[in-house]
Amino acid sequence: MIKIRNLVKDYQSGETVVKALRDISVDINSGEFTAIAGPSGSGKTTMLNIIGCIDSLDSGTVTIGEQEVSTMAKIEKSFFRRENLGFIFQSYNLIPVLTAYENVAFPLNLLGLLEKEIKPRVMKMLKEVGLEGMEHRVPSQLSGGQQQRVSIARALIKNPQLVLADEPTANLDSNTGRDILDLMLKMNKIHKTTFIFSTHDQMVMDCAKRLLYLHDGEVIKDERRE
Ligand SMILES: Nc1ncnc2c1ncn2[C@@H]1O[C@H](COP(=O)(O)OP(=O)(O)OP(=O)(O)O)[C@@H](O)[C@H]1O
Repeated sequence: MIKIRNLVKDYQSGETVVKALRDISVDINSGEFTAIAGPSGSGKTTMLNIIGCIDSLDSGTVTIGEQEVSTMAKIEKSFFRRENLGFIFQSYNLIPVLTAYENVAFPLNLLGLLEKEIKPRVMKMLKEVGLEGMEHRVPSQLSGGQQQRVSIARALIKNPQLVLADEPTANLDSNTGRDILDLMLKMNKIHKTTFIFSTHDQMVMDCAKRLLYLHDGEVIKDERRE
């Protein structure tokens, strides 16, 4: 489903060139639950941002489904993101003045759906992520784990082909991190959504069905487990 070929990304930092990704080629199948691990600076965020059509690449190709995203113009990428991708962030990135319900409904509002179509979908999704009864709370009235649940619901509400998560458990204590990971696994199973997430956390790596280990911009290990 995701085909990455000879992906190269350099950053110019003053006089020096940082080789963030060096010739990465990898396929990720539909429905896979994949962790990208590796030391700080190994290229995890860069790889996620390129797959997520947020950053551009220097050479190589990235194809998601039938579409080669690496050659898309900025505006096409933003349409592609809106229609096909969901994002989960380390710091949740919820809109602070909107309630849990409104945060989850937001992507559907952007797609132009009517409130009568939106409401049952959002209420069902909030129930799936364990937030029934909390729909009227704003983010500051929710714990970190509950806020991450809202952001998982928001990422999945459009039924995206692919969800990308940059260090989704990094701001959570280990028990809450485990709950969030279990929720992502459950959503992966129920909705058959492909997940790709970066992590430093050994527990998260252990739960992944596939582990891509990056070092200095290269994939040095690729393990599949069932
Ligand atoms: N905008 C930028 N300008 C210059 N160098 C950058 C930029 N973004 C990332 N880099 C460099 O590219 C390399 C890969 O960075 P990246 O953020 O992808 O690593 P990471 O594995 O996600 O790290 P961390 O685990 O610390 O978040 C690092 O050497 C980093 O310093």
